[in-house]
Amino acid sequence: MNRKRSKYRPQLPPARLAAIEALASCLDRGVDIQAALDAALTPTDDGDVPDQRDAALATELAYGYLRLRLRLDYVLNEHLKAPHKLPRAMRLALGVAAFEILYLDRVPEYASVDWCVHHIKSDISSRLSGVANAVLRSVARLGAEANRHDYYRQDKPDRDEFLSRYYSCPVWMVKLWRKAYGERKTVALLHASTQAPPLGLRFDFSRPGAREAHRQLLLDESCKASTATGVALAASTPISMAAERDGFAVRQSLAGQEALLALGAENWGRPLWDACCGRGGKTLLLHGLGGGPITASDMNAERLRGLSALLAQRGITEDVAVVRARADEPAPFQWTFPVILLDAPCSGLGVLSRRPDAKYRRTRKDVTELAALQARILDNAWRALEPGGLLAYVTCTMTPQENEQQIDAFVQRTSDASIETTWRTPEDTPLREFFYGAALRKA
Ligand SMILES: C[S@@+](CC[C@H](N)C(=O)[O-])C[C@H]1O[C@@H](n2cnc3c(N)ncnc32)[C@H](O)[C@@H]1O
Repeated sequence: MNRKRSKYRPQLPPARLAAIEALASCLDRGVDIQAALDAALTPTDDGDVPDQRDAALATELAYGYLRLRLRLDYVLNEHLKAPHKLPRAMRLALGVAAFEILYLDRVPEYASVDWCVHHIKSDISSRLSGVANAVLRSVARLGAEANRHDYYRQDKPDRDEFLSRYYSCPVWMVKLWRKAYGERKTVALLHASTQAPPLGLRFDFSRPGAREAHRQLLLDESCKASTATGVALAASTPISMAAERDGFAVRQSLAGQEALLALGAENWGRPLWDACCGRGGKTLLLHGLGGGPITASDMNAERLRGLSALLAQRGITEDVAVVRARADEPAPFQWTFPVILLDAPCSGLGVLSRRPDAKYRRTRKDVTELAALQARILDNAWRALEPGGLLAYVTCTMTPQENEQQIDAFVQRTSDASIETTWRTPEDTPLREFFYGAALRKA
């Protein structure tokens, strides 16, 4: 559906306009950044279609800015007299322009200064355009200094505050990780969160040609890691683009695929209940590994519609049943399953590189509330597991409450449960994403 063009149109080139619109809607109104970008890049009623290059630049700016927002704020604050008195829209525009100046080599500095100063002059306050010009020129003079640790230590902050500024993560997350995982792993998690993740692909080997594409990509120099089901690439290649176009491969985090395989997914029996299936990324991976029958359920109707559409598109009509159900309430089935997958709702702190907006949205309270929900889901799903059966619990987060402590507490209160395997993405992964998993056996 096209969107209405608002009467007021800020004086911005199309990529910057889309990035700033999307960031404002994400940071001020809580819209997920990908949804906000999709909306900002939708053609307007009067036929304005952002071209592919603008869409790519808008995406790079929006994600790049979010990954480094606190670092950029610190740099700007160093050059402003009263940063918090400036209009919010001006701070956002300055942040995006500063990101371009410091991290996008292919955009000349003068071009970034130019669009930003012009926008502030025409759309925000002509009085403040001189301030914008002076600040951005100082940022440009900083150059590589903006990546040096010492620049962020001038006022001798404590270690948590320094890590928060430099790696652009809220202090509460830094404190939680340092306490739970120690210094080395914390820095690995923080560093990964500032970088774009590689492109993860999962192959559909039922398609003739998919095996060959997988084999070729394993040998490609852009291949950073692989599993039996997929690859992670530094960037798209002609082969990967053709594989996506021809339906041999779909985008899916390789770290998530790795976690399922580490829990033995290749050997799981059937029937299987995927109780938090979402749009079915893991449902389809499991279907590819061992077929059905699979019951896929979730509480979110829109995600289930997405899964049903995918199944229809792939011609999978018989052996995946899609059911709307909550997993934290008694299962709507009269029977039990030998295998259950809980790809649990979680705080997502292991995948901040892919979803950097979560850094500014999540709170410590969310972690506690999600851990309580996960505990209810585990207890409920366990009742639907047959004796001798296997329950696989997976999260894409890095908090002990939702991972190790969750599983330890479950095994303590459940006399017929034992831990068979656990998995944590290694801290030196090239994937920049971190998953946790545990396979639990019922006596
Ligand atoms: C990590 S996501 C699942 C991703 C999915 N398995 C995939 O591979 O694409 C967690 C899912 O849990 C669902 N969810 C949250 N609370 C739930 C509940 N109480 N019962 C069932 N599903 C729930 C969310 O709608 C979301 O789709």
